[in-house]
Amino acid sequence: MKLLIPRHSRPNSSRSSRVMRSRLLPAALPTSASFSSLSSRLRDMSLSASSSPLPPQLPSLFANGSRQGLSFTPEQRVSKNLTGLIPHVMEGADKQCERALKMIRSRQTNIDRYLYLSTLKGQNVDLFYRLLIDHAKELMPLVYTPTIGDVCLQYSTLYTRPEALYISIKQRKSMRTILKNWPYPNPEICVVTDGSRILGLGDLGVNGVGIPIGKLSLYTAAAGIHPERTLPIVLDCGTANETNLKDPLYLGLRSKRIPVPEQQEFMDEFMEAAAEVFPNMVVQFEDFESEKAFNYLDRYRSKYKCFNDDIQGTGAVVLAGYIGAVNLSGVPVEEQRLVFMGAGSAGVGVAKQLVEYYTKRGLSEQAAKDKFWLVDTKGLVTKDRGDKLAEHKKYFARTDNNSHQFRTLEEVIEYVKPTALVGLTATFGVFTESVVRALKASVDAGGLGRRPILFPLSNPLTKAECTFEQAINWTEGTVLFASGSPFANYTVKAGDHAVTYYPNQGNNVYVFPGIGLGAILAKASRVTDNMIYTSAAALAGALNADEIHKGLIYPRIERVRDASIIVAREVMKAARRDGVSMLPEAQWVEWEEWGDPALTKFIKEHVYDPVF
Ligand SMILES: O=C([O-])CC(=O)C(=O)O
Ligand SMILES: [Mg+2]
Repeated sequence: MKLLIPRHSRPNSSRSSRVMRSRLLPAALPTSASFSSLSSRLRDMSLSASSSPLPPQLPSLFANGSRQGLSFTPEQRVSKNLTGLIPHVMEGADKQCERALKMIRSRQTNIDRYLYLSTLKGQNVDLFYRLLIDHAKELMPLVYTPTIGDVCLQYSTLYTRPEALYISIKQRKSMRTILKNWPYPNPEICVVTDGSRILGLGDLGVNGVGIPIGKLSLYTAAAGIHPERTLPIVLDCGTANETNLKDPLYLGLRSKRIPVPEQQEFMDEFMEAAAEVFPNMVVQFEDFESEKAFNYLDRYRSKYKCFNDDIQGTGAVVLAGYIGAVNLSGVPVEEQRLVFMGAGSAGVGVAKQLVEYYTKRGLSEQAAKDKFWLVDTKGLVTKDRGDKLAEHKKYFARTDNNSHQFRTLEEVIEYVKPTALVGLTATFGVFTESVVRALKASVDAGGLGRRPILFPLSNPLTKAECTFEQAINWTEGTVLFASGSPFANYTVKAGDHAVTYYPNQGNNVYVFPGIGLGAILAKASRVTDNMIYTSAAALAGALNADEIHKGLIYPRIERVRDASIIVAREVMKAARRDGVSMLPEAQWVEWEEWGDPALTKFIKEHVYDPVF
């Protein structure tokens, strides 16, 4: 395809865009270093010779011209030689959003809606983010959980264009070259997965790349990190997924996942190369299978700027929700007894975050730990269970079972009499009617007006341990509920009386964008435990009067951007307290003098908010 616009007048070299740009970006950053140039560069490289056919090049005309869509003024159209190349109407963001929403709503399936949005992102990134920011409740489920789970399952078929770095174990010697091939300079935040545990869907191999892409869309929509400063990466170590291996369209290495020690070596090389090529970049680990997730976090956290979203992000978001839920439950925090169904990275990560909460309130570590009963597929996790307990489960292994083995969740509930039940099992329907009713009964036994806490947190919705409707019905509406993926409000009618119940979404999207933004803006050299813990406390305090009145335990998803700013501010302060902020001392002294409003102003000045 020939370029129709002379090089000198292409909008990517123009400074005239009215798009508000992050001050983190250098003034001369090209606004449309598009994936078309990535495609062409890959085409020239022997590295790409064996990969799937590359998509046809995007005509640069539209990649460039679309940045402002239909909002170019007549004068801009003349000066950029765009006259006649776009329809003559001049429209602001609202009208363009209206058109896009109409299209999205006219599509029949969520995958189709995702594909429309994905195309829009490739063609008019500012419009895509304007939509996502202004219509978070409707559109987030399309670019994130639950739809992204289906997208990952079908990624090889849905693929139309490169949107990430795809690095296979076969290319490990070219790691630095590949990282440098990324068409945007100086990424600040990377989400990396090896596809080995995508949501609750298991090993999806390279198809798991939808998760880094989706999470980074939320870094931009929920925390205002400039889209050109985000870097999604999938490390391809093969896959255990037979369906993918047999799929002729599968885009990844067609071989079994390599042994764990080799995966670790590959990861070591990746972390070293990433820190060398992009020294300012924060790395978020996402959806690695549990053992690796814990191992990598331990291995890299004191050497690089990194955190694990499934362990620490989920831990923080559930802690925030737990604080809110306990306040509404009528059961004092000291009396709470928690059963966790699921003892993977998220289950253990969450339980550890809650232990920290209790120790900060003055409990000894042992007394705090004693409040938790973890259950996995074999039953209650105990020291004497006789199987080889995975390393990360040992911390919570119980000794109070008098040699008795509790094999089912029902037996554990009968024994523990919990006040809170948390699900991170990736198994739909594990919270059966008898389980939920038994939870309610054990809470009711403590006294009138007490409310059970029930968090079925597995993603996507097809893996949720129970639905919102079930939880309401089986607890006569008393439940304090949060799920990982979004459920709709539920209205119960009795005669001419109707009661509407509002679910909460306890998803790490409420914290990871703010943790990343805070770490970036504080120029943090590490992501410390205090930064993570603080994100939870900040989120717990971010509810407004209306949300409190409605009995919510998280801000409404429409307010996720407000919440992220608060989380980022507190994360920055925690970085400073921990001595890991590399900002000049004078800057901190000034903020300390002027207080939170000054720091909030600084954050707001640095976020991307597309206006056109
Ligand atoms: O992606 C999500 O919605 C939450 C998450 O990290 C997971 O389930 O692994
Ligand atoms: Mg995850």
